[in-house]
Amino acid sequence: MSDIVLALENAGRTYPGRPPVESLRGVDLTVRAGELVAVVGPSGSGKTTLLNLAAGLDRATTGSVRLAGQAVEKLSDRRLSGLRAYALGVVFQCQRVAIARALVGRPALILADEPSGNLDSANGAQILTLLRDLHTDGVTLLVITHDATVAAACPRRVHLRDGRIVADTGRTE
Ligand SMILES: Nc1ncnc2c1ncn2[C@@H]1O[C@H](COP(=O)(O)OP(=O)(O)OP(=O)(O)O)[C@@H](O)[C@H]1O
Repeated sequence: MSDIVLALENAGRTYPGRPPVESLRGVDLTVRAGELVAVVGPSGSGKTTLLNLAAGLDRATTGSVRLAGQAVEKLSDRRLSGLRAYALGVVFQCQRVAIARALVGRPALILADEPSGNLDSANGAQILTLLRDLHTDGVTLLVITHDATVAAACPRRVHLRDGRIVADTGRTE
């Protein structure tokens, strides 16, 4: 469907080593336009790996990742960079200014890694308000968070454990 912004199908990422590390295994995740999705899970559960695949910063070793209708695995590095430039806003901290920058050009999807990390509670609350305002405005957001308050404020929460999705609450059908 055309309103699907991000779709991971059986996506996996194994890092070589002895033994290899399966940091993501068989993940199915669809994000539709206008959703605000929190990705939660313990340290090492694969949250950053998922974000890196969704951002096209890393490539899946199994399965498929579609971003804004394009299958990432079929794109050259150059074309993938082009897709990232117009379809994505990525926030690796969170300050309000970083989020504001990510919104420039109205990308199809904003990815945020710990947007309230290292902020005191007043500034964390501001970020939360900003995320919810963006959601109200129809911006599509996927947010990695350790912060239970941020997660609770998101209409949908994807729980990762050992590289797998173990719960997905509030999903849009
Ligand atoms: N480049 C890499 N090489 C080898 N193993 C890696 C690499 N990146 C991540 N891993 C491993 O993959 C697993 C998932 O890591 P990931 O960073 O995605 O988890 P996370 O949920 O984001 O953790 P945290 O909350 O601590 O940031 C971990 O076991 C981690 O050690």
